[in-house]
Amino acid sequence: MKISVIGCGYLGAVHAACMAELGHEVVGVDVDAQKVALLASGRAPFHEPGFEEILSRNVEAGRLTFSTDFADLAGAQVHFIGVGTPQLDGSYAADLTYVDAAVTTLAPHLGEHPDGPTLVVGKSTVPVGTAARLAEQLAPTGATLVWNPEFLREGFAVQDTISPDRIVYGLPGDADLAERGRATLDAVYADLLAQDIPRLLTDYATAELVKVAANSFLATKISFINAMAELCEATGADVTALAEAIGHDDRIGKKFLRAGIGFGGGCLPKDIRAFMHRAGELGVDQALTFLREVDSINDRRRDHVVNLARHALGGTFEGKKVAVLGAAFKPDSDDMRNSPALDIAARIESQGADVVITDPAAGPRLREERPYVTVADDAHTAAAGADLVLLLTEWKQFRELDPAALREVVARPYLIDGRNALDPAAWRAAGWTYAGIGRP
Ligand SMILES: NC(=O)c1ccc[n+]([C@@H]2O[C@H](COP(=O)([O-])OP(=O)(O)OC[C@H]3O[C@@H](n4cnc5c(N)ncnc54)[C@H](O)[C@@H]3O)[C@@H](O)[C@H]2O)c1
Ligand SMILES: O=c1ccn([C@@H]2O[C@H](COP(=O)(O)OP(=O)(O)O[C@H]3O[C@H](CO)[C@@H](O)[C@H](O)[C@H]3O)[C@@H](O)[C@H]2O)c(=O)[nH]1
Repeated sequence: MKISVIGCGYLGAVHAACMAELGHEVVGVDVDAQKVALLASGRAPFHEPGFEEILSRNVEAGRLTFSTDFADLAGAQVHFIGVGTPQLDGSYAADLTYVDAAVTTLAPHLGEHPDGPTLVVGKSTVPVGTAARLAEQLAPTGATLVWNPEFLREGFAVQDTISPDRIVYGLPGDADLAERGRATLDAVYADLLAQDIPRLLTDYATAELVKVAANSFLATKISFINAMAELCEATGADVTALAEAIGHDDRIGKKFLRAGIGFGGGCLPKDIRAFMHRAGELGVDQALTFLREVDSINDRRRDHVVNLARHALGGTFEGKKVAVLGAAFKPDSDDMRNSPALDIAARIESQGADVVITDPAAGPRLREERPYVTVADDAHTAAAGADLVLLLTEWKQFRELDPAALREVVARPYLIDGRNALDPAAWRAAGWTYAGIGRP
């Protein structure tokens, strides 16, 4: 089937490549000419394990093309919308400018398709009510809108796209349109559905809410364990042991209970805020006041690490050298949107420290995008002469550091493990003062 994917960022580019991998003929459209040129040459514009391999393979096979020109999506039967929905400046609301622009530009290119119904499929994360509004806008084109939220995690994007935990279709209220939408999208995902991946059929509003409910639950789980870390810090208890012990209960589960510097990225922080904002518009803001607490617990973790670092340095950052291991919001990604690591590094630097950052994937981008930041190639270079080392993104390269070798290069062997990723006993045995999060 011929498919288009509009918006070729972390979600859209991976979706386009994965759809081509399934055998479809795919054109990816984006307004960013530089990104399109890179993608068209088979090179990934961002770090995502396994992505460049399927990108280049499908570009070479001629199944996957990229363009800045919406005219190039002519002939596609299914159009996925994967443009950004960031937080609006000065508000918690989602910025729908890009979704609206994409749909408006797409509309004149829609029409009868010889192979069956033309489908527009929303994948961007949007406030509940958006799909119904867009469906009205698209009605005169004859295209059917399905809302098909995306649940991929960065770092696992390819695997999550080709083998998701579930697929959700938000379908139109009209039974005939719903059936056309379901059947056409089933044909797109035929290989996934053959793996018995659960496919849930629902209405637009539920599909939109499933997405933000899932992210709100995940954010709540992280803030819950970070709140427990605060209790552990006040009592000398160990949050990692606590998480393991409660996680043995299947009803709780062990995943997403890693206490640390909190959640960041281009999704959880802005999605819980947009959800709170939307609840306010709908007159049910009280239903989500707990998310304010989830958000503020998350912010407090960043303050806490800055305070720990100041304390470790004897009360002042002035004239001190601090090595920061990690800039991306999570390992196996170069995404620095709302990165707790970068935020903490910037706060420490603004208070007078000389900060050197290193990150295996985000480092080169950081150097390019923020030339005023000092970036080192690896942990040993960053830590040379440091009075304090902060581990803020738990890359494998950092988890596997040899504490004895790193001790040789620092001025003072003091480490704050913001992700509880290291073995405290091994680091202490090598002569380090080790401080974790919510650990004695
Ligand atoms: N990143 C993820 O892991 C992930 C996972 C699930 C859902 N989402 C959701 O998917 C959406 C996209 O997220 P992302 O992380 O890929 O964002 P992104 O910023 O990486 O990518 C968005 C892309 O859309 C392009 N774009 C903007 N306006 C356009 C237009 N009018 N026409 C064509 N292209 C346009 C931008 O140039 C950019 O390349 C968001 O709603 C996000 O919440 C993201
Ligand atoms: O126990 C944990 C788990 C995660 N995190 C942090 O939480 C953030 C988000 O992590 P993760 O959810 O793994 O990454 P994302 O790629 O942002 O994925 C989330 O956001 C996507 C966009 O909506 C969704 O599709 C995914 O299902 C959802 O997990 C990162 O800063 C992590 O360091 C913790 O602090 N502790």
